[in-house]
Formats: sequence, C-alpha cells, structure tokens
Amino acid sequence: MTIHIDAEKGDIAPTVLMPGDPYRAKWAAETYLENPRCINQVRGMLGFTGTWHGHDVTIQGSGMGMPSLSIYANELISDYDVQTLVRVGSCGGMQENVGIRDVILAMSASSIATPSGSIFREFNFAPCADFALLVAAEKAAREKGVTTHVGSIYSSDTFYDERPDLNEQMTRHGILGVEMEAAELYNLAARHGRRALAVLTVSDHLITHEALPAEDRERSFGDMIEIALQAAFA
Ligand SMILES: O=P(O)(O)O[C@H]1O[C@H](CO)[C@@H](O)[C@H]1O
Ligand SMILES: O=c1cc[nH]c(=O)[nH]1
Repeated sequence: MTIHIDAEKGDIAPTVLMPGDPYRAKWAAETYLENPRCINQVRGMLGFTGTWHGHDVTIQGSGMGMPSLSIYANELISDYDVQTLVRVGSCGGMQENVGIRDVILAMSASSIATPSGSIFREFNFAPCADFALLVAAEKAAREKGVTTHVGSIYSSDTFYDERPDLNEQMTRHGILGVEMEAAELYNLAARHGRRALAVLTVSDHLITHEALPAEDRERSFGDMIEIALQAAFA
C-alpha cells in the first residue's frame, strides 16, 4: 500500500494502462478485461486489475495534469515495480489533417515545464516514447484501420490556454495535439528504465473548435484501449 494506492503489491500487474479519467479506467476494465476487480479507490482515483488474453493488466486513473500523474506513476514504479506504463488519454487536435476521434501516438512530448524541471534545471531533456511500444502500437492501429498519426505532442499545464501565439508556433512546428500528462510519464520512465507510451484520442480541436461531450471521452475511446493493450503485449 502507498499513500495514494491502497492495493497490495501483488494486486497490480507489471503492465498498467493510465487514463486521466478514473471512470474511463472503470469503463475500460469492465469492457476489455476478464475478471476485473477494483484495486484502488483512494481519493476516487479508481484502479482495476484483470486479464487480457491471459495477460495480467492494471488500468489505473492518473488524474489530470503532470503533478497528479507523477504521484501515481512514481508509486506504481517504485512501490509496485511496474515495468510498462501506457497512457490512454484524450487530447486536442492541433493540425488541420488531424480529425476528431483520430488516434495520436506520441513519439515525443514537448512542454513548458514538468515536475522533473527541478532535476533537469538548465537541461532541455527530450521526453520520448519507448520505441518498441511505439512500433507495436502503430502496427496495431494500422491493422485495425484506425486513422492514426505518429509524432510530437505538447503536454500542457493548462487546459484553458491563453497563448494563441504559442499554439500557432506549435502547429507550425508539427505538434499534432495537446494533452496534460505524457511528458512527465516519459521523464519518469527514462529515469527508472521503464517502458512508456501515450496513446491518445482526439476529443476536441483547437483549430476547428469541434468537441466531443464528457460521456464520449469517458466511454467511447475503445480503439485506443485496444491499441494500447496490443502494443503492451506484442
Ligand atoms: O482524458 P485524459 O486522459 O484525462 O487527458 C486529457 O483530458 C484532461 C483534460 O480534460 C487532461 O488530463 C488531458 O491530458
Ligand atoms: O489537455 C487537453 C485534453 C483534451 N483537449 C484539449 O484541448 N486539451
């Protein structure tokens, strides 16, 4: 047990999917896992463990933003010895050719700041995905016929952003989408020698201003869950 996760050590699998939304964790576990059981309820940050095609897997909510993700990822890595962490999140599209419900595989994650900034200080570390996970996810997405983009994303500390000039520069530099956790997940995986990937679904668009409702973000992003599971156990 840790401060934020009240599971016993053996209750958490070496492979963990991490949605920001704890209710997406519940929906994904009940939809895709066999014999899912709730292993964490502390602060309502639900976690479930079950099996997928015979493989043990945990789906644990991370909360929103890098400080929250950092708490759960640190405890999963240091206290539960988790080896593979795959974020399954929503994101905002930042390119004209990136559509609502498209999947983005985050090869790298830029940021203005992360919780690891105090360690790196003047060093601009480039957080990137585990290559084998990335390749396996791209293959799984291609085989499913899901419209998928592989490239760089932006991990932001703010959802309600007031820097249109910065968004313009990111779009100009090929950033595919914006979310709020992947950069710190990649930092932690690099520091501890673990595998990490962010598989994202576009839930709204910064250029077209289309947006899906909360229920869709919670319960309808099945393609990214299947892609994440297939990549984790490829
Ligand atoms: O849908 P999740 O996984 O929570 O991800 C995105 O949605 C939240 C903002 O609405 C942030 O956590 C952002 O990263
Ligand atoms: O962080 C996020 C997540 C979804 N959509 C956004 O615009 N930003």
